Amino acid sequence: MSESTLEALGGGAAPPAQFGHDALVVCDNLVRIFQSGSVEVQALQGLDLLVDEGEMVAVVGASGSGKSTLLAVLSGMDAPTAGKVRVGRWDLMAMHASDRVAYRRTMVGFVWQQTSRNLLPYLTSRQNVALPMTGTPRRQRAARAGDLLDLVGVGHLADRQPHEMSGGEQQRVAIATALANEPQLLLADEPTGELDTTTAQEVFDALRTANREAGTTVVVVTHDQAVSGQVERTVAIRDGRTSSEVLRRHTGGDATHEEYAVMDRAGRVQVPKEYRDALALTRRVRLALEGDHVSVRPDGSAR
Ligand SMILES: Nc1ncnc2c1ncn2[C@@H]1O[C@H](COP(=O)(O)OP(=O)(O)OP(=O)(O)O)[C@@H](O)[C@H]1O
Repeated sequence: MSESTLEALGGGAAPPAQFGHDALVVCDNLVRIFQSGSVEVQALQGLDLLVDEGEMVAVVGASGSGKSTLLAVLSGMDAPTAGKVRVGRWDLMAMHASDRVAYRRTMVGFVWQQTSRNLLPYLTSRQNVALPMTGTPRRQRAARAGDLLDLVGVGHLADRQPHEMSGGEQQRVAIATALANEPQLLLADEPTGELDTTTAQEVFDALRTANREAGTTVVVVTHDQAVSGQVERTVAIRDGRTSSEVLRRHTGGDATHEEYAVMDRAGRVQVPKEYRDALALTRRVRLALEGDHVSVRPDGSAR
């Protein structure tokens, strides 16, 4: 590495602020190990993730990459094995059982993939949405439930029970239910997994409405790589770590997508397999600071 380039770039900058100090969601080197019998499964292997207040972020990744585990941790249903995780003022590593109940009641809303898991079958939409409300006086709950159903476009289904609605309509009622206590964070685990493309689009639109109009920060897990066209930021998880991010930017009315690798706090970056294969990058590589970028070369190549 060139000392002169480092000097020219002003190497001795001020120490960085605490990781994610102004983010709503901070996952810092998160580890979750499951023990089943003598077998240990590392579902999260040092995952870093920051989500700012007001963002809508999609989390994608292959089956088994750790997406649901991450959401279970953020929802307060599961506790990580190591690392740090904070949502707003809540330190999820240090939470007692009673805090966990308050956290889940006031700070987060959750939408599951299985429509049947989100709603009680013998209640109407309005009753389902009103049921979890704690901060709203009893006599105002039905009206507020109606407003939330209107927000996600299913106000006309307020008096129907789940079995009288399509899967997509049920998921939109589920989103209204998750918003009942005005959570700062809405988590959705494959909310469109059981739906066809058109209906999935309506559910995504409802999540976007929750994000834009109710100001709720949204983290949505999905298998569907095409969602990066629907959200500003898509985070890919591979092997229990965040490996890349796609950002959608608007330039002159057009949306462009740019893919970034994610560098962890120790400076580690995962080089994609196709790049490693193309240049035969194996165990040892040469790094060089080149003014405005860092190059990675195979061991033994000429500088
Ligand atoms: N309770 C558990 N006990 C043991 N292993 C578990 C448990 N929960 C998850 N795992 C394992 O942890 C890894 C990550 O699982 P996770 O469900 O988070 O992945 P995922 O990305 O959500 O997958 P999918 O898209 O299939 O839902 C997998 O190898 C899984 O088998």
